[in-house]
Amino acid sequence: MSVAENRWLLSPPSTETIRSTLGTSTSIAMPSRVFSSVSVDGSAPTFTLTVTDSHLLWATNAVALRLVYAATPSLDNATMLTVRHLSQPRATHKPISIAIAFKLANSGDSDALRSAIASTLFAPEKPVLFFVNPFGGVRHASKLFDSIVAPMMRFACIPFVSIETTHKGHAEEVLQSTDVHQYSAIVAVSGDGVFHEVCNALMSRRDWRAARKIPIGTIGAGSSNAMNQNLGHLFVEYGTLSIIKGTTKPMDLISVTLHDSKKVVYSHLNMAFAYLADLDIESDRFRWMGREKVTVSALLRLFNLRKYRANVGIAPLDGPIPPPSPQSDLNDTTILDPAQSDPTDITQCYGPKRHFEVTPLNDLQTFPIQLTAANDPLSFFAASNLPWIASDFQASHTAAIDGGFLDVAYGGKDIRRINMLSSFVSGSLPEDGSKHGIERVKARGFRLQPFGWSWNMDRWKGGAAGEEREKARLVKSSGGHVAVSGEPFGMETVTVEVHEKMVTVFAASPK
Ligand SMILES: Nc1ncnc2c1ncn2[C@@H]1O[C@H](COP(=O)(O)OP(=O)(O)OP(=O)(O)O)[C@@H](O)[C@H]1O
Repeated sequence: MSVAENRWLLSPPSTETIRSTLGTSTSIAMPSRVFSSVSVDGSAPTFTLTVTDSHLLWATNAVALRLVYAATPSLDNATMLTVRHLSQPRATHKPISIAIAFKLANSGDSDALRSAIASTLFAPEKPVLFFVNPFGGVRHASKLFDSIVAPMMRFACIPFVSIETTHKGHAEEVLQSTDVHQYSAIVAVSGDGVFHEVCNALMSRRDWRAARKIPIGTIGAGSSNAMNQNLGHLFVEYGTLSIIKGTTKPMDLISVTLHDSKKVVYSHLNMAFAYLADLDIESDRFRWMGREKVTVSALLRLFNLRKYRANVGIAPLDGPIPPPSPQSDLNDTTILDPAQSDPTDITQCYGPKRHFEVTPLNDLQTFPIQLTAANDPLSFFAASNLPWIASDFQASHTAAIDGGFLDVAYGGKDIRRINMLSSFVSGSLPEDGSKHGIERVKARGFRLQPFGWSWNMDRWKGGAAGEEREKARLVKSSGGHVAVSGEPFGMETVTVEVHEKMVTVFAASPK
């Protein structure tokens, strides 16, 4: 398509027309003659408008606007075309969404323009499935879905269905018991909890090789919304826009083998123990505060820091490379895992091969970094698969969405609470943790065997024979928390491993 500048005659539609296009809840007053010129670059499906109206300039604070999605056929006559755009994504600015109608010089241009826009969009025949969690965050997910997500999806002519979750685990139950291949994508409108359920459900299916190919996404409607920060979707509009444009990235997942429960859990964000797990799980009682719940919990727990006893073995990234997976057929989507009868598999669960779950903890070849309960206690232990563990807190500066490793940070008696406090205020744990008493290592996986916690830093004095006595002396409570992407799990031995590029996720930038 080649179209010369100023070819389009601009004629803003009536407010009534826009309302009927976008739904009754939308109220937009279009200033008359807001654009002096429109140019369309025929080779790239990007439409640049030059704005002259000072009112709109003020509103968008931008001179060049991009028409980023959707075109509807004219409501009034064959030569009208209505498009809708969002202002350029900027991290801290809520996007402004406006519908603009063009009156075209000739009716053929309408189809050309519409098909050029359509080529930039995700155009699935199968519907997108949304899980909307009305319980997450400050309980506004349903409102956000009805007022922003659903109208944008309708405008872009993308079919969708939605399920409002009624209880914890609801999304997981649905995805484990239905034919997930009837959907083009699966998106959680929630915090990280329902997105975790989506990841876990797809990877735990017998047909996980095929299920993992379905694009997944999340639109932030929880309290921490870490995933939305990691994906560049600080606003609901941007999350929806990534679905409409179909911009995706491969993402690593972690598997967490729970040795006593003989279960495997797949997740996206992190595995935390001690301080970070305590504050994450305990913050749930402050859910009504929204995102402030984490800050308040972080402060309370910092002043009552527990000292955990645990044995830990870490498999560093530069350590021995795990043997090639017998499941080298990872991409053969027709394969179903055999019925669960492999006697070497302690969990008998479906999903990708876990290399580290059967390796003894004292195998120094695989786990050369050893932290033992008999030495210093642990106050802090967090393995991040992604940089942001809340939308306003960055736990890792090296973790990446498809980095292929976990950034493991840990510390014990040297933890400096005042520096930790300043990190929480500034929203970032520094890469160099020396001032905080934290060590960092890039790892393929690790094993953690927790015993419990006490308030003091006493050293382990007994030898092997006195182990039980020492435990009784030093472990005041065998309670505590292990948290996987914010979800609580019992205090049992866990083996955690990263699985590279396991899923495809909607993200603001496909890079
Ligand atoms: N209808 C429901 N009633 C109660 N709990 C639910 C319901 N639907 C989902 N859940 C559970 O609620 C928990 C919290 O949900 P979610 O993660 O969406 O919100 P959040 O905890 O506020 O956000 P974040 O994880 O970002 O802090 C999840 O474990 C999810 O499984």
